[in-house]
Amino acid sequence: MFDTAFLDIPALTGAGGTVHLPGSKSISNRVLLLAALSEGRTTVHDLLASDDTAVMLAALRQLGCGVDASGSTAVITGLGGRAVQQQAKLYLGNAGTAMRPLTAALALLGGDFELSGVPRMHERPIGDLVDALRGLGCAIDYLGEDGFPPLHIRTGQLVLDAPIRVRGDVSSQFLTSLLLALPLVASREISIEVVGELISRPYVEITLNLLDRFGIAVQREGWQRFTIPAGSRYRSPGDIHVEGDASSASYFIALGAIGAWAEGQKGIEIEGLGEASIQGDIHFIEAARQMGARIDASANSLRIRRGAWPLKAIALDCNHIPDAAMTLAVMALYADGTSTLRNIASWRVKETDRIAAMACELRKLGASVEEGQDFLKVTPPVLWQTAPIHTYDDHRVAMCFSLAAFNPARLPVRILDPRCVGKTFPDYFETLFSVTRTEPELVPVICIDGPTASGKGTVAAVVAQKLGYHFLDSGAMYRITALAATQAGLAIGPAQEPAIAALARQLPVRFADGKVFLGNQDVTETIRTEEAGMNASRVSALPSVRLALVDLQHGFRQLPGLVADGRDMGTVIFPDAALKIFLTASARQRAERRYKQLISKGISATLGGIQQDLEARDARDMSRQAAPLKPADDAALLDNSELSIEESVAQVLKLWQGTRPF
Ligand SMILES: O=C(O)C1=C[C@@H](OP(=O)(O)O)[C@@H](O)[C@H](O)C1
Ligand SMILES: C=C(OP(=O)(O)O)C(=O)O
Repeated sequence: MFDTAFLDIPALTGAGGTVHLPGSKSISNRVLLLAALSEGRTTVHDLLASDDTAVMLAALRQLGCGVDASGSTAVITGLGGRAVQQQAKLYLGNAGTAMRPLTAALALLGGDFELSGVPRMHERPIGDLVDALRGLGCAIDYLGEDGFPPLHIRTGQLVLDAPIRVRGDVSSQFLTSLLLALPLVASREISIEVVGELISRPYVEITLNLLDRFGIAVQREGWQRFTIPAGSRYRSPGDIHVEGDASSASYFIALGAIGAWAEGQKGIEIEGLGEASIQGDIHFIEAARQMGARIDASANSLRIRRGAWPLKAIALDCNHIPDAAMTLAVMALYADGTSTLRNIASWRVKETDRIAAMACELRKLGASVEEGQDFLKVTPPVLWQTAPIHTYDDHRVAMCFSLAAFNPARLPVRILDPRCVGKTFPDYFETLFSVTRTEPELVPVICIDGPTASGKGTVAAVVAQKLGYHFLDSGAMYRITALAATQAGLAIGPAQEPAIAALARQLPVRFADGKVFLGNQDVTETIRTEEAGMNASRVSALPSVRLALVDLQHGFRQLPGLVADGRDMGTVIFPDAALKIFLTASARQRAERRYKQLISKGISATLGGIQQDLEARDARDMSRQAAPLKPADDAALLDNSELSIEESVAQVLKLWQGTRPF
């Protein structure tokens, strides 16, 4: 997950590859609750691991449910119809699929519960559900504003002799919540009547489908009346699989429709979701087809390629696909005219006011947008612009705006607070980068070169982490090559030069979390020994190894960007880098830093000796024939003698921001 303040997505030029989707949020949280209300154990496979399911799992644990979750599998030992824990304060983040169904279930079970969430959750309506439950005799109080969480639930006096009435025109989750919870008290037949036009109907179909899997056969008369038969009881199916999330699929379906692909390539393939899906958002494929996407669909997979280009403008009632329809709004940027998305009033009460948010952010890119109470009209930009995209803590805003990176102006797109995708798709951007391509020169590189002990490694690693970029510690390359050669039984010297060069070209090196990996081996400490240093220096004297390492280093230039530290990054390896820094500090300062480092490790040294060594090494590095240590002509000089690491990082980031078009 990108846990950075922002993520700059370089202009993208192609898309192709296979996507494994995370599990459906709507199915995951329903299944978890149903399993909790059932008796016995349910094993949930392919469960979504995200913020929304984490709050549901935590709540179930607090209620006394057995939860054994590891990876994408969770074994739930159900409560069998009663909360073991009669008192709890539950924090439900911004998960509508946790807040609303748990409100209904706990109000019917009785006890003393407080349900709260993020500030936005306290602005999302729940009044229609509370009214329906109060009508049944449930005791629910508002702890903040009337009609909104946080809620206080107590034990009420249930009266179940009349049909329960619930409004369906603000959120379908209110009806879903009643349907999921009422079997708890269905000793007699219970009917629910929907007041007003029911929106987001396919989500109610997911509910009915899953209730059926748990032994509850709800009778439905149109979309107005739902009856839970007398004596209904939850029966765990034992094992249950969660489909891939159809709303999450919409970004990759759009990607296939937008990203040009070469003849012979397969376009975007999506596994774990297809026409047999029980999720309404699978119908997004019809909208995408209308816009020009070529989609081959099987029961459990999808293949998407670009068809019509530009895309065809669309006018669509989107009430049946409220979440995936946001993706259409961004696809509309690539259309041949004005697209209209209608009947989307519910957008205004979701993670943010999505109509206002989409209108505002689409305009930043140059689109003309007309917004109404329940519609959005998008006309593509005449002149594409770029600007930081505000994401309003809304995962879907973040995900769908990533698609703007295919803009013909080849402008990068800045997504603010990319972490918000954690609500339903924590690895969204990693997945995106795994199936998109761009020209190498569009992948930005920041080079930080400088003499030994200038702090360049530390500064570069922090800068990379703050930008969510890849990191290349080029100084470690020779050490790793030497280690790999030794492990392969090659004597380090001219006799084995071709073999070592071949090895170097393919080295499986990775820098992650301050560690260095050779394949799966953590070699962070091994390459720092005195012996490794000697071997590295011998390896670096072999010209064809140096050449091989150039290719290897170029290979680190990958989406979304790279920070490379070393001695010749800006001068030799990445001469076209967008920013080059030459980081220095006085020999005295550097010697002091090194001295402190050694002493803290219990290694004895003298300050004077270290300074002498440093100066000798500087002289050698600066006068060597191949790639001497010197600032690139276009490098910014940064003397950090008087700066802390944080201050140096801040300086680099400021210089970097100066090169960005935002
Ligand atoms: O029941 C569900 O799982 C959902 C229903 C929809 O909400 P509304 O019914 O409020 O439109 C949808 O937007 C949400 O992401 C998930
Ligand atoms: C509306 C959404 O979420 P929630 O389940 O919190 O309503 C969504 O995921 O787009």
